[in-house]
Amino acid sequence: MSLQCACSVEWFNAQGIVLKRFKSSSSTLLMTRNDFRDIFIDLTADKSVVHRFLLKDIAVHKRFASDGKATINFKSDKAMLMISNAPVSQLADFLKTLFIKVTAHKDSPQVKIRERLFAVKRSETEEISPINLKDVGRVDKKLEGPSTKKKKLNNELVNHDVKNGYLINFRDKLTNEQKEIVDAINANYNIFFTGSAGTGKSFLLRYIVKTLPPDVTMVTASTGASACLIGGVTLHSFAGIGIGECTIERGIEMASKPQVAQIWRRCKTLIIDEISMVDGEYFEKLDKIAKAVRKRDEPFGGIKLVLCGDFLQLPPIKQGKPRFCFQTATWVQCNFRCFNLKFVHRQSDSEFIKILNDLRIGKIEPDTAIKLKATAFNLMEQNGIAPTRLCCRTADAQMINQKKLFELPDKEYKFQAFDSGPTKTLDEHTPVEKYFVLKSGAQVMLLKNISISSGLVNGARGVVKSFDKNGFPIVQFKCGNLVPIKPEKWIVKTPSGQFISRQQVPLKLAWAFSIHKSQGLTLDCVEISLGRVFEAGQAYVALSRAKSLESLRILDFDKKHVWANPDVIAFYNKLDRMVKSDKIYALGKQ
Ligand SMILES: Nc1ncnc2c1ncn2[C@@H]1O[C@H](COP(=O)(O)OP(=O)(O)OP(=O)(O)O)[C@@H](O)[C@H]1O
Ligand SMILES: [Mg+2]
Repeated sequence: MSLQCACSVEWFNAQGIVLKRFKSSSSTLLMTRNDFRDIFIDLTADKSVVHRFLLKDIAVHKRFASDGKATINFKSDKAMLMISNAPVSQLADFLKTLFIKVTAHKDSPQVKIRERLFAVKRSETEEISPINLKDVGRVDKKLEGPSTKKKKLNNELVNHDVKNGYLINFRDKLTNEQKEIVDAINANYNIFFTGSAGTGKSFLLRYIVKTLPPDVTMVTASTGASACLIGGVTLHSFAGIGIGECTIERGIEMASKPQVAQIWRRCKTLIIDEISMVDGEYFEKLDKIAKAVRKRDEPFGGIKLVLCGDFLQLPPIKQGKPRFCFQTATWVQCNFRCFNLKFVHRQSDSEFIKILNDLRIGKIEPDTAIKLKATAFNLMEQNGIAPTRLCCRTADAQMINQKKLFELPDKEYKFQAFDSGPTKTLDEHTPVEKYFVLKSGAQVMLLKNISISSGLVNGARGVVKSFDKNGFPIVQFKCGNLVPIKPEKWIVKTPSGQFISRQQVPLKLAWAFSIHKSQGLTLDCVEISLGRVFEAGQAYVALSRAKSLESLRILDFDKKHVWANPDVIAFYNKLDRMVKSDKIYALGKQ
């Protein structure tokens, strides 16, 4: 079990004074065991073992493990090992193995001192074996009894199944086509992966982020809403050149300011979700800026790119004909390895999936139109929860929410966020508003995963039934639960590595949303009016938010509202041909 990370070690004397220090930005920690069954961590830097720490009498601090950091205090060695820039999933596995092996070791037969002294040959070490059922059994026994961790949630006791929990490998949750992309990223290619709505692109990105070293990986998306879904920031806030309407010379000047330049230079992998909404001209500008600031002539100054999105969904927001990233010379130079995910996870009904796949390319069979028109009669109101209206324009959605809230007769409850950090940045990078008002009867959407097993997930729809004595809303959800909703915290890591946060009740008014704001979401029940559609792909984005035909109501379906951009169709035809023939590089303008 090994871990690639940055390490810093301090050795102390009995008085706690530092005697010696060691630091390396690129080291490997390897868990080993010798013939006497002692367990160690070997710290390797520059291909040689710098130090071997005995795993006995240790304390592990893992509060910042989600940022790739942890500290191990070797009390008997009087040494402190500080780990940073470790891929989050690798670090979690490493600490999990360490916990299991050390705990299981306490129960395993110990080699007597006499045997050690009389051993004929010097004891040799080898890499420790992965966690096995015997280890887990020993740990299970230790954790049984009154100390078993139990978590109380909405009056329902959730028992953490230690055995299953320790053996779960998160990679196993990925499909084979998703795993193939992870492997290509590890093999150092520039990657573009696409796929229709709900094929798990953002799901996969969240996994990928955890496998990369956090200090040098910039996680971004074209819009704030999609950045929130992958725990990243907007591409604009990473790039540090405003919205990019400046000249290239001015852009380079802005990005050369020390704080911004430092971020560009530190970045080794740049991840961009919802790439379809990134303007081609802006993409080219970023390439030139990266080259200038990093003083390297390779595409994006040598930064590895992981791009993801569906060009048949929303295009860049710009006056006139859009220019997509794949239509630029930069795209060709990046020599992307392309992948097209096919398996749809959001919907399970094969008929609806077929309809959506047809709509995506602007194709409408006569019986499709009939089926979609028939959804206008779907009755979806349940437990007082009305479907969310998806509007073509943001102003329409805002007006509906305000009007409906105003019409409710009951008392207003106000919710003010507690922010630590600039309001503007938090507004952009968290899905929740700094200030909002609710009343009994308000239609709401949950903005955090509270309990995945109970269906209380980001996007779950509900209605406010009442307020508890502290003024927090009690919400009836579509999944049947009646739950008091308490404030939650969103932590945002800014491109400079600073953490800022917003604490707020995780709800938002949900009578209506704009289609643009719904991109990337999975919604419980939606009502759509397509009369004011103004973009290619907009109708497809709206319809593909629904999980089934039954949870969808289209008020005014007309096939003239559905069309796909012919340039994008041509791009995808070529992509599919190339993926099939395994020529998956350099796709773009040639
Ligand atoms: N391998 C998987 N196993 C189980 N569920 C998955 C898997 N991949 C994705 N999902 C689920 O499928 C749903 C859609 O995934 P996701 O939002 O990542 O799709 P997407 O391709 O990003 O869609 P969009 O194009 O609309 O942004 C989510 O609820 C996600 O949790
Ligand atoms: Mg997505």
